[in-house]
Amino acid sequence: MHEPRIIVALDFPDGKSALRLAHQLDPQLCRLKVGKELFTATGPQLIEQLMARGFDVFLDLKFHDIPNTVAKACQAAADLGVWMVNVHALGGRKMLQAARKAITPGTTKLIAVTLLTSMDQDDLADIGLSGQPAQIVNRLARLAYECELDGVVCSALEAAHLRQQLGEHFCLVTPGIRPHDNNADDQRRIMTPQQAIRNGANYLVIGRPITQASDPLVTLQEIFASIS
Ligand SMILES: O=C(O)c1cc(=O)[nH]c(=O)n1[C@@H]1O[C@H](COP(=O)(O)O)[C@@H](O)[C@H]1O
Repeated sequence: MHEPRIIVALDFPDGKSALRLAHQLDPQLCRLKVGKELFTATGPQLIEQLMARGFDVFLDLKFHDIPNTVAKACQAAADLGVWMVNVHALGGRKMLQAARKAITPGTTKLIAVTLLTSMDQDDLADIGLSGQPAQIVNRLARLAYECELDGVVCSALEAAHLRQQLGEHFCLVTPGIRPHDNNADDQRRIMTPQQAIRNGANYLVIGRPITQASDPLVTLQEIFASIS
């Protein structure tokens, strides 16, 4: 059995809905992501329940604050025993270094979000960033690499270049995954699961295409088979 490379985003308003979906899924086929909505509603208790069912949990709270605050938050996340946690690379070098110091390498994976996959060129102009999305992603990924983080979140569109630049051990986590014929929703920089893997992604974050499917397990199995 291959290592599960699909991370299902449990973007639900309450623990009951999240557990209902988790009960339909298989820890041999996927890991689970708990984000801001669900964590705010349920707290750490749900994470313990998911881990007790055998799932690795990615706690996606995208910490972005002053270095001391982010370091303490990272430490608290690692204390929960989660598999992965993330911060925003836009928090800068000192914040990333503080986060790195707070989590022992080889325990909880620490990754940095580069540029959200919901953003495109027009959004960059709005926030005063010049250049193409790929350039911003490259710069922020390089910064995360220099600060010795375990990897980054990026879109699969940027993954091939990052893999080439930053080597095989740097972890690339790609949301914005849409199988053919799926609605892009609010995502802008998207790719199919197969393209993402071909481009060198280690893990694919997939939410609505699985959670809103008529049979989430069958959809998960199909995507798993298509990338194995
Ligand atoms: O850090 C993330 O997981 C993340 C970063 C990013 O740039 N884009 C992004 O979509 N995500 C998360 O990935 C998930 C994507 O969900 P779907 O668009 O439903 O597949 C959501 O839970 C987002 O919060």
